[in-house]
Amino acid sequence: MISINVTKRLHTADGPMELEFRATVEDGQFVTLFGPSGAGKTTLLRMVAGLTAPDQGTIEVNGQTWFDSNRRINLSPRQRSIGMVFQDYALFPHMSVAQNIGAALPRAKRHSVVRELLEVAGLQELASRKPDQLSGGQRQRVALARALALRPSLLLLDEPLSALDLQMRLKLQEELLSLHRRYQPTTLLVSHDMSEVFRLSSRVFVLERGQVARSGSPAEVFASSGISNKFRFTGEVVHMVPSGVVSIVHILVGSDIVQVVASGQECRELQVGKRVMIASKAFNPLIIPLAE
Ligand SMILES: Nc1ncnc2c1ncn2[C@@H]1O[C@H](COP(=O)(O)OP(=O)(O)OP(=O)(O)O)[C@@H](O)[C@H]1O
Repeated sequence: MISINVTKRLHTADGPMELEFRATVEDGQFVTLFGPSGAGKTTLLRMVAGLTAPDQGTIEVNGQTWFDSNRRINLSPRQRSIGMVFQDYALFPHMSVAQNIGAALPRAKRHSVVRELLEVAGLQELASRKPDQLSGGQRQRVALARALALRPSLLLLDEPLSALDLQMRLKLQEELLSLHRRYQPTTLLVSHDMSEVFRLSSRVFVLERGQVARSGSPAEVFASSGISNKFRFTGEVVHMVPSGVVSIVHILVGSDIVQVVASGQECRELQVGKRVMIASKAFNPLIIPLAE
């Protein structure tokens, strides 16, 4: 079990902000930290990793104290049993895929662990390639395999899939889930993507200006956000075409473009690139099966 109870005063462009987080996480749970930019998600992950020190508090993992401000305990990242994957592919450029995965392993175990992870992550064919010969998705798969190599108590993922295109992101979400099912590391994921939170995690903490605004299962948390709609999508405005007193707003949802008629009032808050939610309260949707 992981118990985190930390505070830290952060210095943001809008002035000081108190980051406060208290939670216990069961072994093997997949937890997401969700929230707007600047809410403190990355800083929280860095505190758990030992890369940034909290001002006050404790972090305990499976009965071991990683941080305790009163007892002046602050284990270094190397002393903490963690695997980390960040958005930028921090692989060793001069090493092959297999060498990257095995880099932190003791020599005696290296061969068997690397062989297993290459197989599980579907990387056998790429074992001798260098990172610059891989696609973004392949590099993140290597980074994930490397993060799992030491069988960490805690897997820390900071938007690991956000630089990938949608199709690759969906594929890697599946792989991440199957790796999680197989090795069951307790996992903390930072994500901006609501569909990703739903697909991957069983528990979500919504951070807003350093504080936990809501927490629970993704369904509980996002259903209680004040909109009583029955269905909704999130997407991005890609085009707006004025048509008389209204506009046709083209919204990218997944890999589809959805067109929505918006009033002049609604359009004032929209521009190309804006992330939006499309929701409906009264509706009669048709469910049409798609060809596989
Ligand atoms: N060590 C630190 N000391 C003081 N302030 C910090 C420290 N690290 C980060 N901050 C500030 O805390 C704020 C929150 O940053 P953080 O990167 O944790 O947010 P985030 O929720 O991860 O945002 P994003 O989703 O954009 O990555 C930022 O304004 C940042 O400048």
